[in-house]
Amino acid sequence: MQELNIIKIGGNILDNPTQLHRFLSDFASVSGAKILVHGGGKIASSIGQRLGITPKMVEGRRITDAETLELVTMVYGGLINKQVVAQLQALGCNAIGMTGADGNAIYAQKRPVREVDYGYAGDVAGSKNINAATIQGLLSLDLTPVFAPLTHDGDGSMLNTNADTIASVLATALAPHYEVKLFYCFEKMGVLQDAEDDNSVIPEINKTLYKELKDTGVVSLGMIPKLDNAFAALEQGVRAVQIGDAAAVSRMAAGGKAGTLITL
Ligand SMILES: Nc1ncnc2c1ncn2[C@@H]1O[C@H](COP(=O)(O)OP(=O)(O)O)[C@@H](O)[C@H]1O
Ligand SMILES: CC(=O)N[C@@H](CCC(=O)OP(=O)(O)O)C(=O)O
Repeated sequence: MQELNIIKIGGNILDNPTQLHRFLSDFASVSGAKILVHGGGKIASSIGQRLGITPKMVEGRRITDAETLELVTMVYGGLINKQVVAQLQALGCNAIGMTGADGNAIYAQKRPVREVDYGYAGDVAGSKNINAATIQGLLSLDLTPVFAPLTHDGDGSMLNTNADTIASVLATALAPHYEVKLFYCFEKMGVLQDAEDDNSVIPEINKTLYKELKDTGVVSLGMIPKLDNAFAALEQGVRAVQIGDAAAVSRMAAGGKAGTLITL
């Protein structure tokens, strides 16, 4: 089976032009079929504040009212996505910008209102809601899809979907067709035993250790949904998941030891 690397890059790197350029150069040099998924929550929050839109997050997810949906569609689908695609083109990587609405790539449902109304935030119900054929078509043309964290509801509305989730559901849906490896790249060296100490990378985390790390508060905040998405991908046929430093992307994609390996 052909190999496919799916690489997610988080908001803190996107917000730092020097680190972003370095990451994109390394990403462009990764050989074979690949997909980039970007976040950008930090940039959406700061541009929103300039426009008088106060960010509201609950458990790492943005409450997306109608005005915020316009903001994130502009920032994720426009500004960030097109800047990343243009930089990749300059680096010789034939990137094509995507949201879930383009080519009906990812269909989602508005998150049901329970204690919290997340507004236009979308959940992807499973890999049946990913149009694998669209993505396979792009890859077969040697294009590199670059996904923004946006989906659509099939009824004419865009939805805001967490970028870690987009990466995980794409990996899962493509696992029957490719040998998929999923990499979560961010500003730290991996999952750390001590969040303040970059030398404390935990080399491997399985489900038992994850429970302990959660119970003792070693992992918190955005790392919890990231790890949940990592285990979900492994349980559904993704070959490997690694969480590590954006600067180590080419090493990780080449099979080298870096960051934290997630195992069941
Ligand atoms: N044990 C841990 N190791 C590393 N990061 C952790 C840990 N626990 C919590 N975090 C937090 O998780 C964040 C990464 O999640 P998130 O903000 O969603 O990342 P991304 O930049 O990929 O969107 C880190 O910036 C850090 O603040
Ligand atoms: C619904 C929801 O919360 N969507 C996220 C999408 C962006 C994202 O995930 O960005 P990072 O990867 O940089 O955090 C948000 O708007 O913040």
